[in-house]
Amino acid sequence: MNESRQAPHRSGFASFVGRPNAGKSTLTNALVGTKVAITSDKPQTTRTVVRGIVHRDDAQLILVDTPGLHRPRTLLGERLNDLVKTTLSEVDVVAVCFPANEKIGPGDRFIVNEMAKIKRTKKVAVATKTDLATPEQIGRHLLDIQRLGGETGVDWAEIVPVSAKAGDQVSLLEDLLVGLLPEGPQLYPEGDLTDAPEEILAAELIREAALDGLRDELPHSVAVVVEEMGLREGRPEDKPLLDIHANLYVERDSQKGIMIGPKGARLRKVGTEARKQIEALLGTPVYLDLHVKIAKDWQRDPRQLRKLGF
Ligand SMILES: Nc1nc2c(ncn2[C@@H]2O[C@H](COP(=O)(O)OP(=O)(O)OP(=O)(O)O)[C@@H](O)[C@H]2O)c(=O)[nH]1
Repeated sequence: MNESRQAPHRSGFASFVGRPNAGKSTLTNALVGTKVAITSDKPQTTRTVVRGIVHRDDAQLILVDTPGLHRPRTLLGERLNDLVKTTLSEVDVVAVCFPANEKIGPGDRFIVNEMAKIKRTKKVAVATKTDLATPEQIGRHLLDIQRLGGETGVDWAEIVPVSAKAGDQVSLLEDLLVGLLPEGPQLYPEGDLTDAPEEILAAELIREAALDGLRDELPHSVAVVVEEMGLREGRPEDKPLLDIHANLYVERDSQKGIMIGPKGARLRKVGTEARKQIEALLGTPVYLDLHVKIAKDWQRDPRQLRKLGF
């Protein structure tokens, strides 16, 4: 073997799956190093496939962030599951996340069983949130993951404990994922962090701000659509302003009231927070015009779902 020969350049797609709240988005952010996927302590806030891209001299790792696989209860749930399964059969590596501070449960088993059906894709198990578990807990957790693989017929290429919050083992995970990618050229220009359209990123950030502090039932009822987005005309080049007009959809009158808050106070706060987040991501001052609208029972209505981009 020729020792001086450089390692081949690798490129490909990886996706994190796991039950709601398993830490998928936080891990995507930790790997990409900027806020491109939405995190929240409310389950199932990730609705759109947002990709983050890790650029290295020897590789390009493209992360596809999917909603959690779960047993569908509504039409939206079914569409999401279809979307997830299509995505997963097309990526090179799937990393299944199991939070180390929680026992493996039926939800995890459901996901790993689904994984077993996707033959072509390599599978990695990630024990997430290790900063919240004792070394003994982590050890047991890793054994449980191994056993679950054996029982379901999933052959883990790696089992890795990480903490995205503490930054523990994140770069090891990156190396392992890269090692599982096929040889290939750079697929995206350097500097690209995500190819999700800016409208989708903005909508996700607005949705995240809108969900902050809400009860558990509401998150499923909230959707955001950016109707218009563009640089305001007639501004000096060094003082750009990005105009964003967005609608926040809820299913019922009562939810609209909650969203808006007394005298519009809550909506103003949501708008300010979302604007700051969008400015930080896009690097441009933003004028955000945000309205709350009712789309009755949109989760069960195919026409409404299409309109809302599902
Ligand atoms: N302590 C700790 N908390 C974490 C870590 N990773 C994620 N979290 C927290 O766990 C919660 C869920 O994290 P997310 O990254 O949004 O989880 P997700 O799997 O993308 O969630 P869904 O979008 O609901 O599927 C958030 O409150 C995170 O801050 C970690 O390594 N350590």
